[in-house]
Amino acid sequence: MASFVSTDCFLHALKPQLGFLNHNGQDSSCGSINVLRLRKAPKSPLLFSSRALDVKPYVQSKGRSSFSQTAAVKHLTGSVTRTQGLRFAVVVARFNEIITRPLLEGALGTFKNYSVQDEDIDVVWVPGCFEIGAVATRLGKSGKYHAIICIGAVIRGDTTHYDAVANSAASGVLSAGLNSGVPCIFGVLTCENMDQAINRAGGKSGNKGAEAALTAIEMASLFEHHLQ
Ligand SMILES: Nc1c(NC[C@H](O)[C@H](O)[C@H](O)CO)[nH]c(=O)[nH]c1=O
Ligand SMILES: CC(=O)[C@@H](O)COP(=O)(O)O
Repeated sequence: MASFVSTDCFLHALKPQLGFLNHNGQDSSCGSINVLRLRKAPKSPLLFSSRALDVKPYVQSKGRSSFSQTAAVKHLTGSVTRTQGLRFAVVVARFNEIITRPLLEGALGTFKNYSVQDEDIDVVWVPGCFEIGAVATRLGKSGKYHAIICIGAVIRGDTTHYDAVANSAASGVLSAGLNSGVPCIFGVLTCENMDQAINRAGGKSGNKGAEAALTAIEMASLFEHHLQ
């Protein structure tokens, strides 16, 4: 799980050395400054350079009243730990179920690990990947979900059918997200053979369903907490 640390406490320590200006030219060092969050805790507060904080210190040179200033840059990121109240749908294709079921289980396992409640998850089965886009669009437009995960497995056969289904699945999921305004996550495997699919459905290449669920949580949080 990603760890987050607030820069608040370190800013107090740095205040005497560095002057921070907000876009109005006022000192914003610890009061109104945007609190930036870092993925990993630094080993020492000294590792916080003004660059890491995206806030440039102003320089006041002797005998001159001019100084340069740069407005703070705001970084918006979805949080994978703020999952309370977020609702998700999973659209899963029955075709190649031997692959799609473990992908689904991976997704549900991630939801559990990140404290998404069972009652906030609906799973909708469709015949194949070609059908995913239409259903994801309907679910997105329902207004009931913060993000939708689309799960399927397209495995190459002898004909060009693979390309049609794989491309349709990708554009269907993309369109669903764009047309509904709800993040629709592409958890569809597109594989040359069954071995590749097995490796990505809980085998040696991980579980792409689990990864898709984490993406869904981050996107749901980004939309809900920052992009209203
Ligand atoms: N070949 C695969 C399919 N084919 C079925 C289509 O998705 C679709 O259900 C059918 O053409 C009716 O519209 N589906 C997969 O999910 N994966 C495949 O490898
Ligand atoms: C998606 C596919 O390519 C597959 O199921 C169809 O196989 P084929 O191309 O041999 O008909």
